[in-house]
Amino acid sequence: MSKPRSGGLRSQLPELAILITLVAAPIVLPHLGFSVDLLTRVLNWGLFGLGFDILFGLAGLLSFGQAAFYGVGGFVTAYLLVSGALTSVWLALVAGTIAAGAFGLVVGWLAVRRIGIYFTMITLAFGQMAYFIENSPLSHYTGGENGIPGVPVPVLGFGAHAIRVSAGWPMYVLFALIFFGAYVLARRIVRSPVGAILLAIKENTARVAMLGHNVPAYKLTAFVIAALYAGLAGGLLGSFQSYMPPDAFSLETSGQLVVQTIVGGANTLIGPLVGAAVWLWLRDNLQLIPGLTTLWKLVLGIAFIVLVVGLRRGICGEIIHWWTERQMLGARRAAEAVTEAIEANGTAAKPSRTHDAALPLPSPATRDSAIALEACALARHYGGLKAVDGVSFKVRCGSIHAVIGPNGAGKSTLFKMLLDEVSPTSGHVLLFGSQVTGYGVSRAAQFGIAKSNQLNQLFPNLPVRKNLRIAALARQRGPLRIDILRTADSLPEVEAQIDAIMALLDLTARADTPAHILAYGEKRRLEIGMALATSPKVLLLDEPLAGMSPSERAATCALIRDIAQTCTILIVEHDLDAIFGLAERITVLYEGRLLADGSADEIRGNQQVQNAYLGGLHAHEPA
Ligand SMILES: Nc1ncnc2c1ncn2[C@@H]1O[C@H](COP(=O)(O)OP(=O)(O)OP(=O)(O)O)[C@@H](O)[C@H]1O
Repeated sequence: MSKPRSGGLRSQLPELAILITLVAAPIVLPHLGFSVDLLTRVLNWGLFGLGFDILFGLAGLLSFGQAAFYGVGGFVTAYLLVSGALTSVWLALVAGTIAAGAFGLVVGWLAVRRIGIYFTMITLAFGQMAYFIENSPLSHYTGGENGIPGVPVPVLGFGAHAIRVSAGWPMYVLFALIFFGAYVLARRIVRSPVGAILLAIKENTARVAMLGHNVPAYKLTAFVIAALYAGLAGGLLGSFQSYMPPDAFSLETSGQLVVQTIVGGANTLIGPLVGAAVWLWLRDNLQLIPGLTTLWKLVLGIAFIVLVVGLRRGICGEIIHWWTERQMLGARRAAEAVTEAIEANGTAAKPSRTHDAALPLPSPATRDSAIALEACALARHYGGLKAVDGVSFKVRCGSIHAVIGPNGAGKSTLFKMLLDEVSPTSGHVLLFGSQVTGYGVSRAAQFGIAKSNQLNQLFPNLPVRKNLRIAALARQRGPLRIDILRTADSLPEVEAQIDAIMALLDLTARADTPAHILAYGEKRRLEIGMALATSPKVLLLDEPLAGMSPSERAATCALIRDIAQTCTILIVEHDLDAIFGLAERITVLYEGRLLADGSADEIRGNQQVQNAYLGGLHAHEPA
């Protein structure tokens, strides 16, 4: 059994670097024009940005409405304290943070159902609505345009020993401690299975769903995490300034957060803090330059355009990229050389597995008469085009069953319906007698149907091991688990399964190679491996041999036979020689309809099939 791979002092280096920076900043940065007030403000933006970076940098969800949560946290905290409902600043901060998280849950629930620009537009609209509500219907509580003055500072200790955290360095120390704790938590989230899945969602959302993860729920988790961070930062802002300003809710606040994160470097966690330091320092110091008067905003804008154009990954992003490139350059060149050699020599896949090396599947398929999968009158119409038209067939448990037909016969559409990737116009699918249709693709994967796609659907920037881990985590943890405090590679069963699948696919030596560097045949094997890593009961293979050399085809056929020892296989393939060698039963589609269904011998001898599809290709062979 493989050991957990994370841990050790090396993995804690970022935390150590942050700690040193927070201690050194008050010593070094005042010489560069950073006042204590400015440093504390930067930490507040950095805290706000930690959550946003999980949402935007990690999960790829661009929100322009984060000010709504910053404002909710700030105003709830300030109101509870100023109205006398709570006397403890700490309790008020907790209440403000929870209120922001709850609001995030509501907004996120609506927003995560949309993708791309539509997601961003929804967050923008909610941000503007929150600004209006704060200024108008709720102005009695929020002070409207005046904000809430007189917000008390936090107190440490009780009774006679209580110490007020006054403005200046004590407030800096408090903010630095809170920022550090929040950073440690954010790093744990990034390194957890949840973080790994969020990153995969940014890489290839459709594949994450196809592997069995509940994508909207994970996006919502990221949204709520970002709202909680925003709420805490908003709450602290009022205490720090003794005043909760109305512009906490403004669009400018949301926009500033986005700009700071991009300038500092998205998906680095520390980027928003660095971006805020640059932004606020420039803003404060440009205004002091004699003669610049109101032009300072123009100069600030130009400075940021130069930064964004010059440093595409942001300040921290470029530094981290340069460092990792330097570290990985040798390994990457070696990996590329292997790929070139494979492409040039046509080195075949040589699956190293033997029949006695058991696949890590939960319940080996039994060769009995039970029906594993049944398509019941499946139809899919696109306008007037009947891509699939009332197709029914049964796949026996433990068999290799093929679906063949000429181009455009409806095979891929049929496969997509079996997995509920595409909803049928009519008909349904049964898996071991239970209906699969209507639950969506991720539930179908959780029921036990996996698909290797005709066109590779990998996570191109993730190494082979991490690609397989995203798949294996789906079966191990179910559609959703918020296990943010464990590391993604700390599940021994998952790691053992990944090792076994890499050995099976002859990819062990490529474990740390990013998927986009692999040779074509290796990518195809990884595509199959991802489906296999979900431990399916029924494995759908959509043209697994497409584009392979003859030796790779032979090796992949042997691999498919091996896999069939432990799960039912349904395969679509144009290589008929391979299909007649592999499949026990064959279903033939023609123009969306079922033309024939029978044993390989029956199909080979079927005159209708020969006329319509095979064109006499096998006519010379005995039936
Ligand atoms: N999303 C879609 N919108 C409109 N038409 C579609 C869509 N998807 C498939 N079709 C059409 O449905 C028919 C069946 O397509 P499908 O891809 O299922 O065939 P196939 O048998 O898999 O073909 P091939 O062997 O070339 O992959 C084709 O005419 C195709 O153009």
